[in-house]
Amino acid sequence: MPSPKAKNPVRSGGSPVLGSSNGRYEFMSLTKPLNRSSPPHLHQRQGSDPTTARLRASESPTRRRGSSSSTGSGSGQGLSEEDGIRLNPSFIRVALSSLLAIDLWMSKRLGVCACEDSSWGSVRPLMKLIEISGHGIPWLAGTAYCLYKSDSATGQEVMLNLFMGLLLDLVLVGIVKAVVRRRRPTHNRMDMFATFSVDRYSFPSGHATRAAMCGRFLLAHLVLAAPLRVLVLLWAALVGLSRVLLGRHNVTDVMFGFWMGYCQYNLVEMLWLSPQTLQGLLGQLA
Ligand SMILES: CC(C)=CCC/C(C)=C/COP(=O)(O)O
Repeated sequence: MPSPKAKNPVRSGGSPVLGSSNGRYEFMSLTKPLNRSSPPHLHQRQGSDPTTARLRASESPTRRRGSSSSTGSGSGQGLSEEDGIRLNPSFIRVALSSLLAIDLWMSKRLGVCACEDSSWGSVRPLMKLIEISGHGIPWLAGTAYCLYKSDSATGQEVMLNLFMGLLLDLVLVGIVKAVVRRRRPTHNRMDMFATFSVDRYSFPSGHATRAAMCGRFLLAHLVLAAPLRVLVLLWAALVGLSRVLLGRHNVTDVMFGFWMGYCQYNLVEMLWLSPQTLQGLLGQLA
């Protein structure tokens, strides 16, 4: 039965959905109605309310400082504007290093499958299986195979864009890893298969970016029943969790990876290649 989403216009002009009655996957076109409406009270900017604005102003540190000096603290105990400017960066630095310390401590505690002797060492093979399910090679190979096998224009369009998205993900993650150069946790055993040289760095987790991007892609372009949609989300979450349990990453690497992968999907949508664009590009090459 065709999905209700199939009634939406298709960006490329191709058929939006493949029949599923014969047990095949259905694809959805990229163009779909945006349902971003939210209750009007959420649209109201915080502080636009005059009472809140007044309250904020009365609570501002500058104002408080001003009032304390006006009460005659000529002894130099009151903080000047310059003190405020000097205090803020150090406060941010302290907050960041505390966060980092919590991150390292939590990641070490959670790395319970880092090796066979670890407390959950027996679960390590399962975690490594989940790791492979989010690795770039199976995803690239699987997508290329589906692209080759697909006999509909829409299927090819979707698979081609997924393939481009996967390449884009490898490039962007490689760039961020090379710039940030955060070392992997010390308890990690570097026994991953097929890695690039930048993969000795851990920020962000490439598995997490891929899981988030591919998860969003599958949910948007495959017409899946509710249990399968839940399974996609569960898989993405498990890929992220397995990175920390295996000791490959710190928690923040995975959290940032999820966010980055989520945003990368937006980029894939923006750069969406239609068959017409592709034909034009191929025509220019020929
Ligand atoms: C060789 C290819 C095509 C991809 C490498 C995939 C890989 C090993 C990424 C590293 O992921 P983490 O940053 O999550 O450890």
